[in-house]
Amino acid sequence: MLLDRFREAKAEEIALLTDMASRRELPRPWKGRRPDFLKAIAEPPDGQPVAVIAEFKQSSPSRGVIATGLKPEEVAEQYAAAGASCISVLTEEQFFGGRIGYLERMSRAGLPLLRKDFIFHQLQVMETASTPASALLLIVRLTPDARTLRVLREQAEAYGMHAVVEVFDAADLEIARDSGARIIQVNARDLDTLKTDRQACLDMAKFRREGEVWIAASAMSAGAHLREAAEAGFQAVLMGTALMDGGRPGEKLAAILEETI
Ligand SMILES: O=P(O)(O)OC[C@@H](O)[C@@H](O)c1c[nH]c2ccccc12
Repeated sequence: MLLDRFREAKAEEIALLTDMASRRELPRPWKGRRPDFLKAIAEPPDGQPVAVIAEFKQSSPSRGVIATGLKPEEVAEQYAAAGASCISVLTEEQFFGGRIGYLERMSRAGLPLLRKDFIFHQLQVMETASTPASALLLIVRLTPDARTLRVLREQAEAYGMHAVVEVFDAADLEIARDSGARIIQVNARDLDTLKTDRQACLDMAKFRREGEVWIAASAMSAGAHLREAAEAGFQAVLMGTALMDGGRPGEKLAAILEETI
């Protein structure tokens, strides 16, 4: 199962963090301002059907290499200029070509950053807190235990970050709710099979409760997809491949937002 491989890929990193913690050498928490992620996605900007979380992802298991040679700081500025509300930053190296160092480089554009990685250990939350990230991703399928999800989310919040809890189906949603999650991301791509089902993702919004903020993620590539997500009840959409493909992510985002008017 792909999620097992993702988890295994983190084992070495967690061992390293554990060793650093034992020597009291963990990096200190970021002292700078963390732009508010929840505030940025709860309300769509004027003229947009949903808030857009634009992703920086250079490769993926489903697509292989998507874009190379792009400078993270330049893409962050392009996304900010094109109307993104936040930026999702892949930091997982092996499967997605990410780097944790991208977070600081992209923070200068001033948008809230969501750290996209396979996080299921408290030391990984501490590591994220040493970066300027405003939010991090927790995946129910990776941590199918409401108590652990709650501990990790509350630890992130103690550092001034939000936790986005990712679900695929109603069973995952129940665990997310038991953990007290309020920011729910529905992934249209099953991270085990890599199959995408945008309609199933949109249908999940019927379960949204007052006070929750919901993000539709994956397989979105057109203005119509943003409008459909808004009509289904989502507050935000997360797009990656459709923007990074072709190497001009800012222009792609501007064109897609233009289609929604
Ligand atoms: O490239 P897409 O189809 O627009 O998908 C973006 C994003 O949803 C996807 O990268 C993602 C969603 N949840 C994740 C968890 C880990 C890694 C990646 C992801």
